[in-house]
Amino acid sequence: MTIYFYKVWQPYGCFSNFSPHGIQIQGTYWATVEHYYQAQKFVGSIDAVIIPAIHNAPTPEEAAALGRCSSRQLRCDWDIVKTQVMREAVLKKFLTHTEIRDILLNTGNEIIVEDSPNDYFWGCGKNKTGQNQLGKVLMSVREEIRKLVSVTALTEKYL
Ligand SMILES: Nc1nc(O)c(N)c(N[C@@H]2O[C@H](COP(=O)(O)O)[C@@H](O)[C@H]2O)n1
Repeated sequence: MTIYFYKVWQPYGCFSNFSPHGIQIQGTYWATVEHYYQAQKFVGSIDAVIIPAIHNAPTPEEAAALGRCSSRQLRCDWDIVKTQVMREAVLKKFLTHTEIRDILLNTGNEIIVEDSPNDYFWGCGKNKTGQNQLGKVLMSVREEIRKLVSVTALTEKYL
């Protein structure tokens, strides 16, 4: 059965990038994946001065609002790198927080879908025809962690 998630307070809310699970990447701590993702939009751009404000935003909603401001200039390679940026952050989140890692692994091989009514790239959009890239990232992270877990188990058994 397909697993749908969207808001943090709904079922599987820990799959949302807005969930309160911090990550450390290259020595910097980010309060949520959303903070990190929104800040990466401006790395190397003339509007990089906004990055500290995104980093320090009190909530992921405020971080997203800063990152979505259409008058600011995104880094020129954003469309090329954004999925990899997201994957790195989501992988770090589920490697860091064991309690939600288990929730992800316990989804088995079910399809995971971000049920966002207005995002046709990261989510499935209102009519479910969107690309669901965040769901795809989560499923790929689930696979990668499974492989890491089995390698670790083998290493502990034989080395
Ligand atoms: N508005 C909103 N509320 C939530 O609770 C969400 N989970 C999302 N979706 C996330 O928004 C991010 C994409 O932002 P951009 O459109 O690229 O600025 C991404 O993290 C989605 O998962 N949106």
